[in-house]
Amino acid sequence: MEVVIVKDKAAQGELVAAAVARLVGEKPDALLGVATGSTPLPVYEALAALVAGGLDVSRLRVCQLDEYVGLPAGHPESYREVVRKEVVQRLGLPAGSFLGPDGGAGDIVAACAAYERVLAEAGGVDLQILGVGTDGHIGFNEPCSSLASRTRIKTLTEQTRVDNARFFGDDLSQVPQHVITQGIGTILEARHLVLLATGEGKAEAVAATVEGPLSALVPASALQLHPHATVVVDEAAASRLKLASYFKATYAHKPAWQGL
Ligand SMILES: N[C@@H]1[C@@H](O)[C@H](O)[C@@H](COP(=O)(O)O)O[C@@H]1O
Repeated sequence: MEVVIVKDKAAQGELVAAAVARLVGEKPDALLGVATGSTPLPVYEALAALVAGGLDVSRLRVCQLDEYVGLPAGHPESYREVVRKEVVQRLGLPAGSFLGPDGGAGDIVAACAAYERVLAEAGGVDLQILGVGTDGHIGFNEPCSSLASRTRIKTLTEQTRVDNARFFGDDLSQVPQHVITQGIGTILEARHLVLLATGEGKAEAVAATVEGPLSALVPASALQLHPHATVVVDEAAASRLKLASYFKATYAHKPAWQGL
């Protein structure tokens, strides 16, 4: 696992956007997995700036990581709408370039299986952007999710619902109890995983992800199993890493041709 410690959100956004631009240069119809939440927004902003500067993303495809169950179609906080607004519209991608699970389906089990098929038929995810929950979740794989799990319905922890209530007018009762999420096994099939975290509030989750034991209790620690996982964090989120100096020295001496 590579850990890159950057000075702030803007630097984080530019670094990851550059990695996406490089991918698109090599594979114009790449499938980019996008996370929601506030952490990845600087990446989408930096990517939009590259597009405004001439980066051709006309064939880029994007896919969702997870979705709330039961929000009415078009609800502004459904992840489909969030990705449409923050990524698809911002980058000017065609609507058809966008894949996601159906959180409003009558048969959720079938919707989860269908999304697994859609991802496989699309050729798999090339680069998956991930945030991390304060409890170490990735996607909506809450603690003690199977490390081999596939896309399925999950029940949110109280902590995650409290964390996400800010998107629902701070009204906890509006935050759904259930979600669909790519499983940890599904996420691990992406060719490159890029996990982002900023701020002191994520420091513990980052330390457990990077330096803790591989454990279902910390779903993000599953990145330790992946052959190409990159963790990009600011100083505050890196503040509990024992090996922070080593990670900084390694990155400082990294050959430029390697990219992320
Ligand atoms: N399902 C999403 C995750 O994909 C995201 O990583 C997490 C952290 O969000 P934030 O980046 O806003 O802290 O929030 C939600 O739970």
